[in-house]
Amino acid sequence: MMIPFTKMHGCGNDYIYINCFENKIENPEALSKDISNRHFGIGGDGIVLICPSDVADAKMRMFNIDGSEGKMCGNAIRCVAKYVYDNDIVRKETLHIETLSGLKKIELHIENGKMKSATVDMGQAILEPFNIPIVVKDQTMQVNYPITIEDHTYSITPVSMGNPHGVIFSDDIHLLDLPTIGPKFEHHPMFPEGVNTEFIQIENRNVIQMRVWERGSGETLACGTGACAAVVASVLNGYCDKNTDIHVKLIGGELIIRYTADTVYMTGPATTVFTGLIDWSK
Ligand SMILES: N[C@@H](CCC[C@H](N)C(=O)O)C(=O)O
Repeated sequence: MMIPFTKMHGCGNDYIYINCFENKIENPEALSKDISNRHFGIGGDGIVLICPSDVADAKMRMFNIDGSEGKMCGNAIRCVAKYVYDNDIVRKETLHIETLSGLKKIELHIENGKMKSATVDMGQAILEPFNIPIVVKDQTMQVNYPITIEDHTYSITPVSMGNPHGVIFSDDIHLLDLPTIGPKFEHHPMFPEGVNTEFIQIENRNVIQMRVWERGSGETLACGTGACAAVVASVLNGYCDKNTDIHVKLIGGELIIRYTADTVYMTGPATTVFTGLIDWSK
């Protein structure tokens, strides 16, 4: 089966996008495992299906490299908005996109007829343990909960942005051995559905640095939901302020996050890299 695809990225968090307004994908889990491979496939952090929706302008489904489906992806949703706008599927500057964690509203920033960046209303941060989910005795919000990984006890702040995150503050995130510690957080029994783990270094009240180990995909160059979770955790820890633009410097670029009383806003770029056709069947 020949599948047309578009390779896109948001701050280096790259996915293979498939237009499901025109193509039907029967086995996205297996497709993601095969074509995300950087040596034997197209290469990417996973795949994203752009589908028709009964309740919104489009529906997004995203699959990690290991084939697991993510409920939300901040970098992918900006790319989905760019795809439908630039390809004249939905030529609107305010879009609604359906995800497994609900409808998201997106304001597109257009230059010369193409979307360059977007602001997404990511919805409220979820802090109740049962809804993240995390396994802890006390069902109230947890800030700096102790978690032991390889004889070292870290303080983790769990936050859901529609998918589970754990945020850890560190003096130097560039010294951390993520390929070793990342999987230990991801599969820790505290997180029954796994976790995306963000490692944060505070530069000042408006700028933070971040590395991420993503559930299902490993270390990626950026994570949109992770940047939102990181800012929420930074506010809860007293490092940053609500209602302020916080610049999150990721390995692959920068996102601007604003945590308000009602929601979390994420602003960032979306880039098309190339298009192609892949012959795949399973
Ligand atoms: N890269 C993403 C998040 C992708 C999903 C995540 N790995 C999960 O399984 O929850 C982002 O930009 O938010």
